[in-house]
Order: sequence, then C-alpha cells, then structure tokens
Amino acid sequence: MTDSGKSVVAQRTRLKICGLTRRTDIDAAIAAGADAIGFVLWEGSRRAVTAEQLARLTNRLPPFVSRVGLFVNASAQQVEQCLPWLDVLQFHGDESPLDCATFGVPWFKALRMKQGLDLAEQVERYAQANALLLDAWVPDMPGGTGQRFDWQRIPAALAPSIILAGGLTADNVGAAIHQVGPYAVDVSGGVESGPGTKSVAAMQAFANAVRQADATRLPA
Ligand SMILES: O=C(O)c1ccccc1N[C@@H]1O[C@H](COP(=O)(O)O)[C@@H](O)[C@H]1O
Repeated sequence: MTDSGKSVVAQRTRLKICGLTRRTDIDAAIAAGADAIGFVLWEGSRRAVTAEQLARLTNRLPPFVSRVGLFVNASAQQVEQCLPWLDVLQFHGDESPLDCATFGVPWFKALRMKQGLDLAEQVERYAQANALLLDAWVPDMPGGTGQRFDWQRIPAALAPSIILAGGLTADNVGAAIHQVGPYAVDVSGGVESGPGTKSVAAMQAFANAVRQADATRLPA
C-alpha cells in the first residue's frame, strides 16, 4: 500500500526496440515481444529513416504496438509531417517542454545523465511528459551511443516511471531490471547486427532476458 492507500501492483517491464530501418527487423521485434518500436527521424544517425520510409515501414502493423518517432531538435514542420505514422514522440535534443507538448501526442523526453545533472530539476521541468527516458551522456552525441551510465544515480521513487536506455544488452538488462525496476527498457545498439540493421537472435535474447528478470521479480 502507498501512503494514499492505493495498492501498488508490480508490472511487467515494457520493451521498446529502437532504430529500426527494415520491415523484416520490425516483424522480428514484434514477434520477440516488443511493446514499442522506434524510428530515428534525425538525419545525423546511422539508423535514420525519412518520413517516406517511416510511412512504408509502419504500414499495416499489428494493433497494440506503439510506433515511436525519435527527434533531435527537429522543426515543428519535420515532426508534423511524420505524425500520421506515429503514436508517441521521443525528444532527444534541447527541446523545451512547450516544444514537446505542442503536437497533442504522447511524448517522452530523453535526459542524458551528465555528471552533475540536477535530475530533480529536470523531472519538475518536464512534468507534463508521459515518461522520461534516461540515457548515457557522451559529449557531442544526442544519444544512441551504446554507453551505459551509473544506474545508482536513479532515485528509487522515480524508477518505476522511467524508460531506461543506454548500452543495454541481453547480458546486462536483467541486472538493470533487478537493480532499477524501470517502467520500460529501450535498446538499439545492443541488438544490432550492423549499422542500422538488427539481429533477430539478439532481439529474441534481449526480450527473453527481460521476461526472465520479470519472472524472478514479480509475483507468479
Ligand atoms: O539511435 C540513434 O541513432 C539515436 C540518435 C540520437 C539520439 C538517440 C538515439 N537513440 C536512442 O538512444 C538510446 C540508447 O541507445 P543504445 O541502446 O545505447 O544504442 C535509445 O533510446 C535509442 O532509441
């Protein structure tokens, strides 16, 4: 029970697989059990897709799989042209809360965990976000670096609402779930076979590791 008297139900960890560029990889990600699939709409990425590719890649997906569009300091026009094919927006740049909320679509704000970042201040600043995504900080890189950060920096009270990202792999995601207990985990580089392409085996191994961790942490 919480202080408010509401019971807290431990939930399974949601899974987002990001940086998809091929329909075969999307089908395999969904078959592995992804709740959300991510598309990088920032041309600086080796995983970038255009709005035209996004439209093709998301055609006739099964229901209940969220399509997430990742942007880095994009113009409103760039975001708007992708909206018909997206359920959620993920912002990885210097977007203000107003920039993020302007489209009337659920959104995440990525926070890069630079040393000295005042996380409490950022949580307050982006209070209207549907979720905060925590990623590693690497100089001059907006994200997707394959680097981890120190998970001990995540306050326990914040953990159940965050999306944990940054350097996750099938080998470390179980420990991450046990240590942090995030709402969701997000992986890109850790399930790749090459620049912008995914490994079916790695996606399955990652999803299995998430389920395995949940099986040992949640009530049967
Ligand atoms: O994937 C990218 O190329 C990317 C580019 C710019 C910002 C974010 C990007 N990816 C996101 O970064 C995190 C962590 O990725 P990784 O697992 O460490 O490779 C994740 O949310 C990706 O969606």
